[in-house]
Amino acid sequence: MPQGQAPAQLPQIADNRNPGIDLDMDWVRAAQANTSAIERRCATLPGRRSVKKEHQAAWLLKAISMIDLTTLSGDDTPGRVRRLVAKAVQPVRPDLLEALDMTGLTTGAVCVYHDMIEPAVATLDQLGATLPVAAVSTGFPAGLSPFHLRLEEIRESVKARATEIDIVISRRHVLTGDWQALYDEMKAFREACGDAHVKAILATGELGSLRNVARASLVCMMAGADFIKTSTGKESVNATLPVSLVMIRAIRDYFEATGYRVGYKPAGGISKAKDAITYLALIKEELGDEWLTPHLFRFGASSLLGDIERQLEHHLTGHYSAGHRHPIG
Ligand SMILES: O=C[C@H](O)COP(=O)(O)O
Repeated sequence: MPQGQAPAQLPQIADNRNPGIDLDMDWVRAAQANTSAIERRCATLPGRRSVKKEHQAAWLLKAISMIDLTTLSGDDTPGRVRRLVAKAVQPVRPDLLEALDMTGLTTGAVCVYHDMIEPAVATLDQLGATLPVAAVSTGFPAGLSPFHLRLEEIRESVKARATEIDIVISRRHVLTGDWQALYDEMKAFREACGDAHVKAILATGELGSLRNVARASLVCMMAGADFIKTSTGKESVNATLPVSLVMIRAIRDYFEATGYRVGYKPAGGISKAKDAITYLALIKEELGDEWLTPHLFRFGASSLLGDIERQLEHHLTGHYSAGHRHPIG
């Protein structure tokens, strides 16, 4: 793809995602993250400017369209997944949507374990809906099962009709600075995905430093990740604003170097509408409006939708309770 040209949809698999920099690990080693500057910047995000009241509902609806509505529990059942899919297809009560003058709203995708792909796809078929089904894979969440089984798990999920695969990287490759091993692993996962889109979960809470987060982000993008994602939701520290800023700036650097737009998915612990708006503000300020689309931005979240729905209700009754002020709108 020519430099600077935007793909029409989610980035497609390319023969060469890293012209001239594929094995130039100096570029990766050069990636720095100044922790105190990152933290200072993030401290300014929540609560500094206002969202105009008339735009609040529109931004919350936009946030819904970018949720990977998730259930990733050991006690998941087909019934729970059927309900999740029904909610993803109709995420807001019809009367609320009508009052907000909106039709056809769905979440960005549903996100489940491999064994739950089948009930998810069957429910979508029954409802006549075409939402993407994302499957977590490669021994999620630890990613420590035999390598050939991790590849096989991806292939099985694609066969079961998952169109997005959320892989987990081997944290040890990052912690030991073995960038070539991380690159090779990601490339193998990318190839196993075939036409499915691949999100690389970095498990940033386990990577030790923001510098490692920046480097791991660059390596995964070079090896073909369509999205980079913060967390499995199972680490003790999941999505944070500082980690997000580092990953978003890595996406920007990578775009400036190659012309490829890689998506971003913060995941784990994002459950409040006001936090969702803070993330959208961060994306708008750092990457621009182009990234504010389900093709390039997703929230990985199991309970965010409920709070957004509550805030929309409050909005319609005149009592918006986000409590924070943001620059969007
Ligand atoms: O990828 C998505 C996360 O596992 C969801 O985490 P959450 O349950 O904290 O929203």
